Amino acid sequence: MDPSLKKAKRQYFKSIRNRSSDIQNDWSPFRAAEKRFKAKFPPPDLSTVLDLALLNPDRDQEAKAGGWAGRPDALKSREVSLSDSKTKGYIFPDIPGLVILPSFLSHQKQKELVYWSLSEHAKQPNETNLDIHYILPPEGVWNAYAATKSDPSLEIQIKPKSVALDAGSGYEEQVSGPRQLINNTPATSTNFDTLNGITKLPAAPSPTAQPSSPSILLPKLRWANIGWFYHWGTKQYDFTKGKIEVHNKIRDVCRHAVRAVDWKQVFDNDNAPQLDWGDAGPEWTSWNETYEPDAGIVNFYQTKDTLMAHVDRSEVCATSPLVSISLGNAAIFLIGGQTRDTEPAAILLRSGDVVIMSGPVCRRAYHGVPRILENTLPSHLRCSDDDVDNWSLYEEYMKTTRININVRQVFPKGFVPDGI
Ligand SMILES: O=C(O)CCC(=O)C(=O)O
Ligand SMILES: [Fe+2]
Repeated sequence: MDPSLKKAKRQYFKSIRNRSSDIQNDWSPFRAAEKRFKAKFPPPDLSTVLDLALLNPDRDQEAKAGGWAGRPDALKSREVSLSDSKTKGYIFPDIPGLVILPSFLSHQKQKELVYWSLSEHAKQPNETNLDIHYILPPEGVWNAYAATKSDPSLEIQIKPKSVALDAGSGYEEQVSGPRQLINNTPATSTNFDTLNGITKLPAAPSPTAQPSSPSILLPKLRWANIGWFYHWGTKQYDFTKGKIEVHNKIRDVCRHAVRAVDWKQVFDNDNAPQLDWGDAGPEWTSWNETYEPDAGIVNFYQTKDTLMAHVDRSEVCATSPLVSISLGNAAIFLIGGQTRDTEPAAILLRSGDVVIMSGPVCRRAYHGVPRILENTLPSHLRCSDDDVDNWSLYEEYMKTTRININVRQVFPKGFVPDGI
């Protein structure tokens, strides 16, 4: 038996022996769902997980990978046609503003975006989680790793940034202990100046980080910033660092997805609930012209990684579509309501799927990723003789990875914050 499964089994039996019967009752419905899907043992039951790939015979092979499959009808959904594409869209009467475009990206496009994420994007001037702790080479951790692979004599040691962390060292205070579930203040057009005025110190480098080779650091790559810089400590954007344009490749995919959707079918159909769009009114009517992404993140998940329940509420545009692209291994995506007390819906996201979170309800709903599904890398991301040089290196990395490109609009199109 796989040693990690053995360990998971041991931990499971130990935990049920020690569990007092009321611990579970303290978990919010969202937390309980996270726990259920995260467990390696017993493996989670996916019969309540929506799996739209099962509706497309072209995806048969993908849906069999790793033995993981959900159900095509686990969640009430409605098919909508897309304007300029052969693919379909799905909307959900219980989560107005959520749109899923299964296999929206061609196999070729998926490969291109994997290549872009690793080789072109995860390097300066875009910040990555590794930059907090290490002095990374300008080519970024992926290209340094690839160079070593082709010629071991090029192996470099990446030095830590370790500094003496005295009081007043100009870094954020380090908080030890479990991560707190602290909610940040939602950004609005009226509190924007106040939030923008808060001092945002850089995160403190780890004092224990050691000189490391690229192959040691690569599996620790967790995110690379897109566009406006995000400050994790305050969970607000730091506009003082300037703006990096969202790469055309990404902007085009996102705009294409937003324009392919007939928003009237999403927000103005017979079954759509009346939503509170605030003073701005139903902004969806002009998204074809006003949607313009300016921030985001590329998330790199190894199969053991999870993303806790959260709301993306740092953007001034509170209803504008958030476009989320899945690549590589499949994942369970949970989406609930305005608090963790709403039972979340579970959706299986596979490589090439695009999720759009939009409107006043869905855009600020709790969501998270409790599980990456092992052995679900589709065959079209495995080696083939065409295109990218040394794809086998990408394939090897992607066997245990899911990439998510999560793209947002912070400001209305054309708006430039004061003093930037
Ligand atoms: O990985 C995903 O599908 C979601 C990522 C996400 O929610 C985020 O980056 O805020
Ligand atoms: Fe998110």
